[in-house]
Amino acid sequence: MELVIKELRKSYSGKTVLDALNLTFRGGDVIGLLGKNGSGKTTFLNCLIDLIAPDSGEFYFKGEELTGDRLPLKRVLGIVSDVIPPVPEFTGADYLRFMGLIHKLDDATFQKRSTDLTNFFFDEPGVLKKKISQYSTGMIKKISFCAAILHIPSVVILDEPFAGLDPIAVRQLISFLQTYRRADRIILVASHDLSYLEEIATRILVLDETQIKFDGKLADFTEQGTKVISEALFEILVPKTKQTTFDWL
Ligand SMILES: Nc1ncnc2c1ncn2[C@@H]1O[C@H](COP(=O)(O)OP(=O)(O)OP(=O)(O)O)[C@@H](O)[C@H]1O
Repeated sequence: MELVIKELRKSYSGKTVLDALNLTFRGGDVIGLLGKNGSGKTTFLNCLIDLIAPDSGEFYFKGEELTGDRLPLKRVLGIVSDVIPPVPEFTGADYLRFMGLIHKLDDATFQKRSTDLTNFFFDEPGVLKKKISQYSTGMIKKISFCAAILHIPSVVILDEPFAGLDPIAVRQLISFLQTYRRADRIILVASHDLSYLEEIATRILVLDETQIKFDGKLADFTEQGTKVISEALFEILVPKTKQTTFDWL
């Protein structure tokens, strides 16, 4: 199973953010998408999920070109992103039900999956009866994730999934994603939480100055574990000439 992106370009008001990106994601890949603030990670993900229109680019999923509304991909997408927040007027239970209906899950399947997911991620009694407008940041992240996974998507897109989660919830999410990874699923995670990414990513993708600066195995990025991921990223993105020594301190 492959998701292929060809010659993806996006600019805002004449300023190029993504310049002719070519990428192939394969089933089994857990891709850690890294890059400095403003390097285009969210823009890239939003182009991929059709939330914003790229200037140009082609998308192929399982060998077929995606045109128009890209429905074959959208049906199997699970997305957690601040740009698509859960409906605040809904209770957690309503929101899960809503997503279950969108994905046409039968009642028994919906009940089983939503109960298992919410039992795993939530402790607070009655949380599903609360309106999402009354949820904390971490609770919103967790309900968004539960809703995104209900239909067992084969392409999971997570934009900063760890931000706002407490350390317990982070461990739960990491363990869930490690279990979720399979040969017929792609997981793409944009995150600045490098130590967490290190635990799940099999492949690292670094965006910088409109281009892919690195695309390869996590082991190659960290030089077989001799470097931590943040060290490797720093060396790629910060030229030696810019590494200030502060010899006056
Ligand atoms: N709607 C928009 N209009 C104009 N420029 C935009 C818009 N959205 C993003 N940009 C610009 O595109 C560039 C990439 O932004 P993007 O949000 O994709 O970066 P990012 O890598 O996700 O950043 P961060 O790590 O800070 O979340 C930035 O220069 C940003 O200012």
